[in-house]
Amino acid sequence: MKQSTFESAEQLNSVFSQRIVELLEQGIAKKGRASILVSGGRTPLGLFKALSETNMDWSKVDISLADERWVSTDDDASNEKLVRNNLLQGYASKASFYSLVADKADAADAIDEVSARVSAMSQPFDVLILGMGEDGHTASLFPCSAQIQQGLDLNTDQQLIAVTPTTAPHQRISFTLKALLSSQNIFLHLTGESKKQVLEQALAGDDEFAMPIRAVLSRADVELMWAA
Ligand SMILES: O=C1O[C@H](COP(=O)(O)O)[C@@H](O)[C@H](O)[C@H]1O
Repeated sequence: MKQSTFESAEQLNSVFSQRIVELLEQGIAKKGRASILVSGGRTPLGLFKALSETNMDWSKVDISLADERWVSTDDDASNEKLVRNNLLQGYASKASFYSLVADKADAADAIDEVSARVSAMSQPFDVLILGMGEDGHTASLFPCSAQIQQGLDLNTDQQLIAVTPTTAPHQRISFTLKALLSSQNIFLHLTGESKKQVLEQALAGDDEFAMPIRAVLSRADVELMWAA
């Protein structure tokens, strides 16, 4: 794994946002449109702001999330709300956003509808930015969830699955490992010492079901973007 480390989150956000924009521009030059899957949670907040302030032809960019919490889009736990308020602003307001939520009480009942929606995105995804939880989950592929076998199954033809974590709140919808691995450029974006320790633990172990981030790292060229 290539590792890029930065003295501060600000420095990381500045370098990383430029890099992402370069990759998106290369995708546009090659295919006419480009796409990016971003993660939610707290880590990407500053990066989203830096991207939104970067001038490029965002009208040719499709954006979606690697995973979403099954909550209303005006709930503070909504990853979509985070993206709308911080990334889809300024220059980046011209991008096309593909929501992972639908008007269904249960995420499992929305998989077909949301899968059809995201199939309209430019694919393969040019850029995937993954986060990681303290339990080693990435996207919403949660260890110990009943759906983890399905999420890590490389023979699946599903891009999205519904997940009910046992260690975190909210039902989720998540891209599967297979769909995530089809991305052209995969980054793992982490900040803070504790996340680095979790990553080291994942790299040292061999149980992908216990630490799903390992399933990505062992199969793809992932670049770590880390700041203290
Ligand atoms: O629940 C989630 O958590 C992870 C990590 O979030 P962070 O707050 O520790 O940055 C995130 O990558 C994922 O998208 C989100 O749904």
